[in-house]
Amino acid sequence: MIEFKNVSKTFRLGKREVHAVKNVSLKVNAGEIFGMIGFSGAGKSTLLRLVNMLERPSKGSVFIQDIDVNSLSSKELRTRRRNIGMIFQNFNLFHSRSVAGNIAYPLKLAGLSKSEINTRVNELLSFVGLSDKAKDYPSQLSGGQKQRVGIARALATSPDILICDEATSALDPETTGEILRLLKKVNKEFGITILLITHEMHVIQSICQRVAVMEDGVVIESGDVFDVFTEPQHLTSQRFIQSVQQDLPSPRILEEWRARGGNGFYRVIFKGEITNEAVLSHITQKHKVHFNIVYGSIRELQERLFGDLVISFEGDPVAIQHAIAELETIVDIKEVAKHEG
Ligand SMILES: Nc1ncnc2c1ncn2[C@@H]1O[C@H](COP(=O)(O)OP(=O)(O)OP(=O)(O)O)[C@@H](O)[C@H]1O
Repeated sequence: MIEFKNVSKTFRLGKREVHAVKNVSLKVNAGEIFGMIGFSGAGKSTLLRLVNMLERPSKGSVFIQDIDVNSLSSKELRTRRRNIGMIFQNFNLFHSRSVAGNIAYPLKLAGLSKSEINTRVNELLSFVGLSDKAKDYPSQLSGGQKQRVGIARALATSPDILICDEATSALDPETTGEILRLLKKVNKEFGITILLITHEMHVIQSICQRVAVMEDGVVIESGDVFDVFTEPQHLTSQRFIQSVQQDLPSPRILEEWRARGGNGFYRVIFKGEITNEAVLSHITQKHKVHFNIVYGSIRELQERLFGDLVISFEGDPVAIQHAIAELETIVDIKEVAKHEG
């Protein structure tokens, strides 16, 4: 659907060159919700501008639905751009037009008749839950309602791709949840491929199936959200994930526990079905040792279970080592190092 092949984008600022995107190769599949996360300046917006064809790559190729964007004329680019809807952090609505007028705008440009426009606008208003606001103006709406209008307008010409540029960053947590649920509905009901950029990991966690983590123009990690969340390879990915889940107690708490003695702490990660099995209790009973769960959670992520627990053991030290050795064959278990937490 969208493919970057060895894409670089360099801007020239006088004599200085800014390498905004460096050799990125990435594929967004048709029908998926793909998230791109990175801190400010990582190159996310530049990648989006390459997708909606507002920028051309300095090196490499961008394919949209198997067509190399570089091969298109300016006229073809304009036509193809209509196939890509876009929503923004600050909504970008026309303040002098009513809600219905905003949604009708792209339909007018596309040359639809008045009655066709009315029918389509009413359909879209109903889809985003704003049928009673058709005649209101953007200044009369809340942030969440404005973004609903933005979504309706982006969907008006039935695009195949919807790009969301920090679409929930200006909204409170509850409204963010409503907008993310609406985007999920857009993806499910219309099969629209969604590419979203954000600096908020909870957005990725809530609706994306796959994610790419960007830093300094480079995609440092990409894959299924479940895999990146459960086994982040890169320090920056780990920092993003820690912003939504604190997987270890603070060093102070760990220190207090250690001061009370014991055989150390172990972090145990369970994935998928294995969380349903009483792995810990079976193995510890077999080796006649006890375990205490001192910290952690079992959560659902992308419709799969993921357990992240910190445990301590009680019993004969040799038996504990045997229990740990057996657990290692089934789950990911590591001693929590003194400096962690
Ligand atoms: N038109 C431009 N001319 C010169 N430099 C640019 C241009 N657009 C982006 N850059 C630079 O490229 C780098 C990447 O910027 P980009 O906006 O893509 O990052 P971002 O991850 O989207 O950050 P933010 O979330 O702050 O928008 C930055 O150093 C930025 O200053």
